[in-house]
Amino acid sequence: MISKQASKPLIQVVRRLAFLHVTHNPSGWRSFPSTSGGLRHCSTQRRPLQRKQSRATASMLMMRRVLLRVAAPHHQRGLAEPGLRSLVTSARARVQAEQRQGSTGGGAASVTVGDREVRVDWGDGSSNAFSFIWLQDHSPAVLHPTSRQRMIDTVSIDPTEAPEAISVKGNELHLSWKSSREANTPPTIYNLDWLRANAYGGDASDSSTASTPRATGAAHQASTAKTKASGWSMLGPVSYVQPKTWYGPELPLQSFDAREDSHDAQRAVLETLLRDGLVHLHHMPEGRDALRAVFQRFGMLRRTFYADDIWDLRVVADADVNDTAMTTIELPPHTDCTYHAMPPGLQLFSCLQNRATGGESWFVDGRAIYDTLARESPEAADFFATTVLPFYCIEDGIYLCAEGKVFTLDANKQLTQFRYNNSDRGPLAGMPAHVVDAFYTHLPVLTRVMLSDELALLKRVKDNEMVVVDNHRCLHARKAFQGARSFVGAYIDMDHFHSQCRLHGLELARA
Ligand SMILES: C[N+](C)(C)CCCC[C@H](N)C(=O)O
Ligand SMILES: O=C(O)CCC(=O)C(=O)O
Repeated sequence: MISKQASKPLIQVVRRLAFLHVTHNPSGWRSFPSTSGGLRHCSTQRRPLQRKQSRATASMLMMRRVLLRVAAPHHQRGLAEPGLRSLVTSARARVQAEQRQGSTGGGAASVTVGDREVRVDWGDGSSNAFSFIWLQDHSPAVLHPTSRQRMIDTVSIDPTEAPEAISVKGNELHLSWKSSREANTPPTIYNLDWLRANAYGGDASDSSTASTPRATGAAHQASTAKTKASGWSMLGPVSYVQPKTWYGPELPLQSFDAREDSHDAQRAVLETLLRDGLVHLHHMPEGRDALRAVFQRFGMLRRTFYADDIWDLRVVADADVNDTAMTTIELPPHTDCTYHAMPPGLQLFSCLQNRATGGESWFVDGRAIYDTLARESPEAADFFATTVLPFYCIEDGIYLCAEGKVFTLDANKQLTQFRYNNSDRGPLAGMPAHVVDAFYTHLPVLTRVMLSDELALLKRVKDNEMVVVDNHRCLHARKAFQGARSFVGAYIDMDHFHSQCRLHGLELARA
């Protein structure tokens, strides 16, 4: 005998079945109450798709089926149906039968169905629960076949609808829903790696992907392709990379051969950049197109008013100087594009020629600056972590202004963004006098730390070498120089850099 509570989900399922049965229009049209009270009709004619039918038609039909499935608000679904109890009994029995088959399906994972959720036991002592609505809302079957966008209105999913069948088959979890079946949409099939990587709730830490075997490059790509076909992009098992703060010369600046372009070689470069905020490459190719290809390994190049993609960094005639970078003077530690609401995430400096006397590149870890300042002058650290400062850039036809704090911190007081360039700081206008006074009190303290030898990493970048800097963390600078010195480079948005990292199985660990 099934308790009333336990049978509730199944009653909903049967009601949906009954609703569709009663309202299905014999002429092949299904009518359902529209929110406006009138009846909207959608053809449910199900002619077998003609072989010649385009992919687009197929996907449109699939989308229509998905949309039909949820078009009727669930609170209007369902009418009493005679013989309800017998239907409920047989449906529940089917779920239990599937469970037994699933739990003895030979896979390490097994499942149990509760009143509102499915618990997946990963077979290693940890488990995660997924609510019925979560399992429907994240089903690959509700994603657009090519764009993989969610095509259902989440709020129209009946949260009490239990799966009518569930089983573990190899590395997949298979679920079927009466509502899906009725809407003629495919059953739900989850890749168990994906499911575990996207678990939530109390046991999530047990199912952290750190414990999930990390796919090698090739396997990862394959699983990405496979899961992509079945819906979600498979972020797959990823390695979470902890940033490692460095103080000046102590950083062993990692250097890689730019000619190594395998998936795993690039993964090592990206991992270093995620961890250190700085990475060095040697044996960079000749020619702009070849350089562009190497730059793009780090993400899509960002267009700015400096260039559509690759910019030049070299000395120009005094009359043509639109930025002091195009001179021979020393540039103190700073981050670039502080005058943009979102400064670029990466800055790439690729050396074409360096015959100069002087001109060493100079890098400072913004994490070390914050840690040092917080230790030596907590009030200065707090001021620059809470005070919004203006930055600007005026060029021909350009007038950019943005504001931001020097230190943007996360909830654990970890630096998520450093923003400062004294050259590009705008007028301290319109702020209380005490804030202006405090700025001039604390700036010398910040500057001393930024310029300190203890935090300075000097590197003479030579011909056909490149340094890539995390522009949200690591400051860059250069010593004054005389002689021939020219670079090309590019900016890359942080989103696109992190996208490249994920495609290589890497994610920045959040403290
Ligand atoms: C690198 N590139 C030559 C494009 C621009 C150099 C100017 C950077 C600017 N002063 C800033 O700090 O944002
Ligand atoms: O010339 C250099 O090495 C650095 C130039 C610079 O700071 C910049 O382009 O933002």
